[in-house]
Amino acid sequence: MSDLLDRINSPEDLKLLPREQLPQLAEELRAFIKDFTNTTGGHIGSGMGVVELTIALHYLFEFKQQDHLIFDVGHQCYPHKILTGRRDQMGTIRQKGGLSGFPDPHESPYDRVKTGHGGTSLNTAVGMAMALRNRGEQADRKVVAMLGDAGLQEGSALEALNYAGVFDDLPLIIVLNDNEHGIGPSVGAFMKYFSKVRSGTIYRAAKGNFKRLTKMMESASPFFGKFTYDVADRLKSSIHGLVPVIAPGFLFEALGYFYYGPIDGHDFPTLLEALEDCKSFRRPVVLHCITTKGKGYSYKQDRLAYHAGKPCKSITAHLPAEFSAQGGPAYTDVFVDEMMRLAEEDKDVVAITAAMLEGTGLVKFRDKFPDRVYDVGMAEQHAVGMAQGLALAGQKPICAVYSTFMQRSVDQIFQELALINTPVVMCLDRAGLVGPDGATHNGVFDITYCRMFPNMTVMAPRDGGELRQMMRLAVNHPGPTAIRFPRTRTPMESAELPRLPFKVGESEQLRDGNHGCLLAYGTMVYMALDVAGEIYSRYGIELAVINARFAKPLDAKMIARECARQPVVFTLEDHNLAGGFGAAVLEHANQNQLDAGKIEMFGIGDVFIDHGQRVEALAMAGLDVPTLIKRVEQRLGLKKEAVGNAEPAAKIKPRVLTH
Ligand SMILES: Cc1ncc(C[n+]2csc(CCOP(=O)(O)OP(=O)(O)O)c2C)c(N)n1
Ligand SMILES: CC(=O)[C@@H](O)[C@H](O)COP(=O)(O)O
Ligand SMILES: [Mg+2]
Repeated sequence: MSDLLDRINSPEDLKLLPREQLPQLAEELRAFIKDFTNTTGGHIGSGMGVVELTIALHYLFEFKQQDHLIFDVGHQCYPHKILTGRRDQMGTIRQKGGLSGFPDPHESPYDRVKTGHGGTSLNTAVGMAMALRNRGEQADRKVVAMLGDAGLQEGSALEALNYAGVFDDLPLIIVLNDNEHGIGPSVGAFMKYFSKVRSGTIYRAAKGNFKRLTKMMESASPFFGKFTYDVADRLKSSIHGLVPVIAPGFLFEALGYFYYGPIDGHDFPTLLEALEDCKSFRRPVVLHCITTKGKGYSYKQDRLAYHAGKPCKSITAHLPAEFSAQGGPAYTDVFVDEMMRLAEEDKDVVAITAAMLEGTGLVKFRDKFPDRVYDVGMAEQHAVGMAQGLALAGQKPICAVYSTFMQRSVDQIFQELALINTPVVMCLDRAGLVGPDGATHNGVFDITYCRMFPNMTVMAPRDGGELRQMMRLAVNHPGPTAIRFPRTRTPMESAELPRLPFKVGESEQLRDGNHGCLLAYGTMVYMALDVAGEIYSRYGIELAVINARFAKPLDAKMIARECARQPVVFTLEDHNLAGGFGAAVLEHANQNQLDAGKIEMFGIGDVFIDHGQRVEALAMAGLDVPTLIKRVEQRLGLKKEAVGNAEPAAKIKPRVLTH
């Protein structure tokens, strides 16, 4: 039953509904989101929690041209997409060629920015509001930023809050969507403050009276002019200033904002009234809405499913595996398991994460070592800075952050870690192409941002067993280390690939050959083995396959040897080519008078890879086995029909280099 929703193809249609029908529309919208996400998966909880808020915003504002709406993170945008003409495409969300799971200006003029990282909405919104102010348009236009209670913890959000509070004519409305959750329950002092605010009651009664007074003055302003309006405006703020002790928003008030709330973000009359009021304020305003994440969605046992659910099998079943040996546990699970072992063995091992206890698997670690894991909230910069402190004071911090989110702390990697060689381990999960979250979440820049700084050791395991080895190596290394691993399952571990100990900078040869060398990094190693196997079975020629293990320091001897003996050295990485592993090999060749012309790099070109399942994203980037085979054939001048099928399956011939 979606009588109302079916009629809404744009916010203009929405504005035609009488207010009394909005609750029914909200119900229909929720049912619709539940229905399609049942198949597609995706960020259910955040969207379900802001249904009324989104309807109310589109009901009262005009976000196509007049006003601007910016979502923080952007994962709560499903109701917005549905109301802005994309209802019929929602079933394609997060799939190859379908709608993005985040706002995207390529999709709609209602999406002003492409986001996926949290804590960024206020910076953009402040800039937009400033532009409106500079152009003298602040009286008629507003910028609305919808920001979550966890997103507010990001340094960038706090920077914007600090900056904008001093302007008393900035047309900015910050809708603080407080649902007491990031992905899991929110953490930190803000969380405590908000829970005190939520329980406050005295203020609401006082505020009702003040509001009546200021409304009276505002309605008198047509007769008595701007002066009355200004007095009303001032009155609101000074009244708030007079009652800092009982005023729930004293923190925001003290920073120069009108604070409005807390209000029930699911109640239309309250919401509409509040937003209408906010529209009339001239100062920047914080509208504090209390909402329930995942409202209307019963998540049964799987608590996390209300943040984001997985797609149903029909969406993924037809897809091939990334490589033939795939099927072990997820890298994340191996990481956590090894964390537990390390922590058991050494009481100084501690874990840090930035609002990603669930995604990094550290919830399991917390159950066993509650005092040795620090979830610092959505605050990657602080996570790395704090890791430095822990390390300098004698502990062994392991910082588990997604590769893409760690981008927000590149300067901490530079100064706090690299510059004084601080022994912190960074475990960068979701490195490489992630799949459905798409370009904002692809972890394809970490090799670059880690290896560009002196003192860094940068590595990637070929499989779960090697991840364990690398974590052990890193935890005892005297400087900063980064280990990257992907959002996928580990390869099935094969007895044919022995697991030998190794030192920093040592590669591993897994297959010998002299028709070319596949020098692979991390998860690409098993793809390289598949490519070599297929080339052998097609042409009867052998390619060497080398697991590089380290992007820094590189295995200099191995590179010199392969550049000398091979016709071509192919580097393979699921990372952007700019500054990545292949670039490191190329730089090394250039600096050491090796034949750099023999090096061909396989990786992600100068593009952003969109959403789809991970294997599809790999294929979009040309990093699937068939495409790699084709490129090897081209470079080596092989023609399939010229040789025919030489032999069936190729045998792996492991050989570990000794130095
Ligand atoms: C910089 C950054 N760090 C971490 C994440 C992962 N992440 C996505 S949503 C989310 C929680 C967001 O919570 P909140 O801002 O309160 O919004 P809600 O989902 O509760 O509406 C986190 C930590 C991210 N997207 N960006
Ligand atoms: C919105 C956001 O950034 C996270 O929810 C992210 O989508 C998690 O992705 P994983 O499924 O890889 O943990
Ligand atoms: Mg929240």
